[in-house]
Amino acid sequence: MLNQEVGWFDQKGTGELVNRLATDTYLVGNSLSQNLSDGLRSTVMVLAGTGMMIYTSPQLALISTCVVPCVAGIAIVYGRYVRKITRSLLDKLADISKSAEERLGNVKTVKTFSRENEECKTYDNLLGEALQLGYKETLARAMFFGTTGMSGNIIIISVLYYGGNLVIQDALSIGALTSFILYAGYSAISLNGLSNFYTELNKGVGSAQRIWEILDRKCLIPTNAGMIPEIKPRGEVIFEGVNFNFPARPDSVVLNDFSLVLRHGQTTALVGRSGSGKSTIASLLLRLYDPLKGRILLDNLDLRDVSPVWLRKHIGAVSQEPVLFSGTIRENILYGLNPGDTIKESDFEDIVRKAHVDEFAEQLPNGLDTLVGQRGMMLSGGQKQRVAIARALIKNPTILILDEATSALDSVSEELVQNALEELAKGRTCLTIAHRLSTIRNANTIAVLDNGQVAEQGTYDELITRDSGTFKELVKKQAFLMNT
Ligand SMILES: Nc1ncnc2c1ncn2[C@@H]1O[C@H](COP(=O)(O)OP(=O)(O)OP(=O)(O)O)[C@@H](O)[C@H]1O
Repeated sequence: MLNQEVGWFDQKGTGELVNRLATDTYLVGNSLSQNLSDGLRSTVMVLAGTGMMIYTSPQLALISTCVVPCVAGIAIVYGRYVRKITRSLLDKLADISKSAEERLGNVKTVKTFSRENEECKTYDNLLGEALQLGYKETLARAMFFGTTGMSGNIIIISVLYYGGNLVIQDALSIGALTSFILYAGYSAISLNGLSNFYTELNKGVGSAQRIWEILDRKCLIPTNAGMIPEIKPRGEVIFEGVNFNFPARPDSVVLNDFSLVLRHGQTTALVGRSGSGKSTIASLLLRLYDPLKGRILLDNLDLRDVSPVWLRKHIGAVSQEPVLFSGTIRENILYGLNPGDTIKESDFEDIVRKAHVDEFAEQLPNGLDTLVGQRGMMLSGGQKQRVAIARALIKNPTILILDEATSALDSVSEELVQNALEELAKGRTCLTIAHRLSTIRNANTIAVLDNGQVAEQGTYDELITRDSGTFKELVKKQAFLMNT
């Protein structure tokens, strides 16, 4: 199956991070916009109040501010904790939404395995974990606000005590003491506002750290880099000593010194046991990944040097399990057009006919304008494949990748679509991946993949007559399985 993961999306956790981006951005924006003005006002009030307190009675002001270092220390610890807990809470929320999305999106599978209750429990547990984190944050907030509030009260009591003594000793007038208490009161209220701001600011910082994490990630294959040749490629592809393993599984070698030539205008079929790396080769040709060693050349240009956008513009691909988007059949087919390109209605209808989409679309209430549902779930597997074939052909690609493109069709439809594909593959470089070996009988060359290399290569007739050849074995096994 063609791999849908690209570049840094392959790295564990990136999907979840992207999931979180919207929430994080909202939190940061919210925290800043709503609290910045409050924070500024409170800061000015605290500074002004403190200034007036010092002016009225430096001695009392000194007593009032002696708790400040202690409160500042608590604020630092609290700030760090809030940032940490905000990150954990956001992680948990992302897990919850990912889990719900996956389970609800595949509700048929959940029902088939009678897992409704377990899934509800799992979701409940996740919600419980998020709630616990929320409690922790609330507890920390209560302790912080309690401490700052109590400090304010200690200050007022100390001021009343020392201020009263100063009044008795005639060192301070009653008017000055009253003013001092009023200034101290205003400062305390503003300090409370400042604590609120500090809390929200730290939550925002916790979220912002996530955003930077995403923004700092480097895309391994930048979309906008590389040269854009002015002419259309001819379509001669050479895999030259390619070594490859997926970033998520560095120890599992998929391709080892793999070499293969896809001749211009010819169909090359790739066969091999499941998991031997056929789809990986298609992914490398689409430059969804770069080889670890060796090169892939298109008309003698290293794929690493050309723009991935330009490259993919000239490749049409149909995967084993094609993904459609919610929208109509027509919209899904038109999705294959290169950005900015248009197509005449007659040409569009021609492609629809050639991919045999019209056969089933005519039976649907709105024909080609019928909605396909989320991920195309309102179409059968075979119907989706036909839409995907039309989507791949609409861009008139130089290179065509057919990864089990007809595997979901019944044998009658398969033959029809297969014939149409063979017709459409003429003049293009075609890489076809097949399990059903009968479908590649007419390929110009067949490459048998084994241990990450091409073990055998030749036409169907050459390979089938080769004694003790891998291909002959595969055909024998398949024929046996089909007859039993
Ligand atoms: N994204 C991925 N990350 C890690 N390993 C992967 C990834 N995709 C595929 N693999 C592994 O790479 C190997 C080759 O997979 P690939 O899909 O190319 O096989 P295939 O020959 O096309 O199989 P099939 O005929 O069953 O579709 C397999 O062992 C598979 O488990």
